[in-house]
Amino acid sequence: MPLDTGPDPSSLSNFQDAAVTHSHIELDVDFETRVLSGFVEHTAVVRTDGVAELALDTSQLTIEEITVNGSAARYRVSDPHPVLGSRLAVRLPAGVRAGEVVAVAVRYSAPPGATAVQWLPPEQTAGKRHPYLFTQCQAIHARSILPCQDAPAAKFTYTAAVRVPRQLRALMSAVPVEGEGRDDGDGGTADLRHVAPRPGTKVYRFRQGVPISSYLLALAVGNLESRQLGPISAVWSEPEMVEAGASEFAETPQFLEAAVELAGPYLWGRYDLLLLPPSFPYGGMENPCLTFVTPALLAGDRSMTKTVAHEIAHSWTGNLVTNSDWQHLWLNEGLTRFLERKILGRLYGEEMYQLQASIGALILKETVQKEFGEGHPLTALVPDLSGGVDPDAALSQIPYEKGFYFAASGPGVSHYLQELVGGAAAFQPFFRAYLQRFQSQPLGSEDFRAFFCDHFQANEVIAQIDWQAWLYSPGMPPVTNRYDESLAAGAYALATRWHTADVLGIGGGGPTAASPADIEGWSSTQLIAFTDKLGELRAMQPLHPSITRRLDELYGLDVRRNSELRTSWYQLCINAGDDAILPHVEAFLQEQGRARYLRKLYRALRRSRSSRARQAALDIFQHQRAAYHPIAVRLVAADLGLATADT
Ligand SMILES: CC/C=C\C/C=C\CC(O)/C=C/C=C/C=C\[C@@H](O)CCCC(=O)O
Ligand SMILES: [Zn+2]
Repeated sequence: MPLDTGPDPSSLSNFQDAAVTHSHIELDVDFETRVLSGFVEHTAVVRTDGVAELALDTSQLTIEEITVNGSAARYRVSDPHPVLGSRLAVRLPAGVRAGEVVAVAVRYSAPPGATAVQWLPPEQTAGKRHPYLFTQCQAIHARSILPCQDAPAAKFTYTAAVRVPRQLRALMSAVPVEGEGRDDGDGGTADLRHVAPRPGTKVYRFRQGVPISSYLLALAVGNLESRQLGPISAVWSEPEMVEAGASEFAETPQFLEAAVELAGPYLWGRYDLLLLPPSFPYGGMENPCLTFVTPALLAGDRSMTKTVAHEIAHSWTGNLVTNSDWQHLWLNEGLTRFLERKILGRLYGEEMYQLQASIGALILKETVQKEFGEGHPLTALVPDLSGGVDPDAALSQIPYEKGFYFAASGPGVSHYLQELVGGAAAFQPFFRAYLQRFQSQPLGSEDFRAFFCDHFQANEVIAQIDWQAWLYSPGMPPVTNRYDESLAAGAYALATRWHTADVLGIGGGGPTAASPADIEGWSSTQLIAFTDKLGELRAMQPLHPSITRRLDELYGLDVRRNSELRTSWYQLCINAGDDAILPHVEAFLQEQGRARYLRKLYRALRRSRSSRARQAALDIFQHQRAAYHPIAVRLVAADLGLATADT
């Protein structure tokens, strides 16, 4: 049966006919039962005369009661689709007219297995004394914690009241309302109005006044403290990690200032960070007002804070100017990578921008050629997600790095759109106009193309752009960019020396006169350029294990705590069949749960020429899976060829 998805292939809602513009949410968080008891009142504006129902996305929710304009309403819940969940169709008053406003209120509960939620027992937290909960709604998990129009094109403001055990604190992707956190004993408005009271609890209140898409809803509950970072920024975490977070992310206010200079006023009121427990499955998540980050960013030397620059950049690209559906994710992620690298360039110089862009090009090549293969449909900038494709399973570095590669690079070198139209001087005004134009209207790739062509209509050179190939063809981009490699040159030359030494069979010694001095004073990013380049050069024929041992002896690459570097280095060793690295890989797979690292390493282990490594993939995963996030478990299990029932 065809899926009733409307304009967004990942949503069963009908936001085009009746759009929710504001939601008031009440949630009770019960760590005993792991159930979220909820109430939501949606304010919906009718867009199509006579529309019969408001269709919402849900996943595994138990619906208890629904009212429309205060009166009991009729509703239907469709049979669940394994990826998209169930359509909740609520009957609207007969003959509603476009522009009419309707209040649709739902009382419901979300079960312990709600896909947006990870409930952590105390043992999985830094403090080991209190439980913890966090959500991850991107791409289509918001529907598992509330009935909603779970489509990026459907935007709404929200207010929320969240009740939690008295000793814990709740945070959301919103600004906390003053006077929050009152005990249930206060009665009256201090408690939830629509969810039955519970002793020993507190209520926290929030307001998000900028319209957001549902994937940006976020909640965290735990034993949380904060440290101020700047005028509108603090880092939140468990007390055991909060000082480390404050030190690692101290540059946040400078990143924010640079972003404002590049992209315009910051509209969200606050920019806070929440440093999560290790099972958080992503590097960062751009939840408005409160970016979520993995503790795998705590390198100790601020060498991984580009993720914070990235999440700050989303405050414009993604959170304000939003892809119309997940097929156009490159508009969120590619342009955010562009702004992220611009921010880094402002703070650390143009060479840093170029170094990051050059590493990005290596990542793009690895993703297209090794991870997927040139002809794979998911290597297209705009993939087809119709038919109920799971967006989580489609996620890769393609929208980030191919999107960036398409958009822009720095001055003086040959690369795409930015250089084509005359460099940053011409591209920057376009970028600002683009942000202005699409702030209130989510867009797809063809909207981007039309706006770009209109903006640069006087520039004949744009006729050269092969939009069809860039947007829809799989494989490497139709144009090869060149980047300034001043900062990468040393790293690439060293990689070439090791590659040549191995090819010529110089053996365990590596290149003549190799020594720790080769990398003296190098930043972690330069070392990543080295390992990634070596990975590229040895894509067809892995290094000899004696070479990786010698590299380890001379450079001690995992002494640095940079997890990007460790992942890249471990991949080289695993591919080489170097079993001496296995205890280090195991320790790394135990200490953090970022899905990108897990997938790279488990896949490398599984493909290794060493039978010990192949077995280790299964053993470590079996041992660790309960500690990983369910999203990561599903993806790694699929990578390892384990049946869904095993997950
Ligand atoms: C064009 C690709 C097709 C579909 C993907 C659509 C949505 C992506 C999705 O399911 C979930 C994304 C969640 C992302 C959260 C944060 C990311 O920016 C982190 C990326 C991975 C990492 O660096 O850890
Ligand atoms: Zn992003």
